[in-house]
Amino acid sequence: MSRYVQEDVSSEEIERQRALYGPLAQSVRELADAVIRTEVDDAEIAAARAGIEAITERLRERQIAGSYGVRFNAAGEGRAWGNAVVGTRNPVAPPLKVHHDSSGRAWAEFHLGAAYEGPPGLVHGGVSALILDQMLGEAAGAGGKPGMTGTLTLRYRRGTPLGELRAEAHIDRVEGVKTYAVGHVADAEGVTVEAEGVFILPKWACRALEKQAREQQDEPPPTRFE
Ligand SMILES: CCCCCCCCCCCCCCCC(=O)SCCNC(=O)CCNC(=O)[C@H](O)C(C)(C)COP(=O)(O)OP(=O)(O)OC[C@H]1O[C@@H](n2cnc3c(N)ncnc32)[C@H](O)[C@@H]1OP(=O)(O)O
Repeated sequence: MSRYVQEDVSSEEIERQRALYGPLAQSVRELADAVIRTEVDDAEIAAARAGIEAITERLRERQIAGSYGVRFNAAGEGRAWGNAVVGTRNPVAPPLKVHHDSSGRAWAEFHLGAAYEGPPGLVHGGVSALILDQMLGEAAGAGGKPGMTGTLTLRYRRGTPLGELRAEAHIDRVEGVKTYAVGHVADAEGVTVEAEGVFILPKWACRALEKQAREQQDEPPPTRFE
């Protein structure tokens, strides 16, 4: 089942939901950090667990059937709120607030805490890959050449310390349905991880875009995601 959903939702309603769910997800991120770092006694842990389970049950009283998907409104605003890197409603996402420009550049400044650790004090290599996959994909999309990750290659130049980080990406070149993007993660001392990737507009999407272009001759497809 496609999880690209068209919803009749106003921009005001989207802002209301963002103000509601964004802080909820942030509270759960704080919780994850606290679970890793707490040193309270056993009874406190047991009480906390019971409280958390009760809250989970409350939230599950009414829920969607599967994942959040990507939802568009009539204005073409896209919401990838379940996304593992940028999702407003996803506590697993750091989350990154990604900035773009239409030349095919994307950049973000973000903080990775204890929940993203691999080697002691350092970011897990898979988390760096996760972030760079998204950033390179965002650059491709920002340049009007979105695609699914075909191949992603990483070079870990040195350990990435947990803390304040920056990621950047841009389109290197475009060959038909294939967009090649490059990027990196850096700390205050410089680049820690480099990435290159090819993002491919899948056949099914080519067909969907052609159909859309035929139906709405002048209107470009929606490409703005938050
Ligand atoms: C204003 C602001 C705007 C912002 C805007 C934001 C936009 C929003 C950002 C979202 C950012 C998300 C960033 C995360 C993105 C994921 O995480 S995607 C998830 C991970 N990737 C996947 O699951 C992909 C799984 N694979 C597939 O679906 C399919 O194999 C693919 C990759 C779509 C290709 O399938 P296909 O369409 O049938 O392509 P096919 O005809 O076989 O091949 C086309 C060409 O690609 C080449 N190719 C095929 N597969 C590969 C491969 N794996 N590697 C390299 N080349 C390949 C072929 O050789 C062929 O080349 P040519 O012969 O044309 O030279």
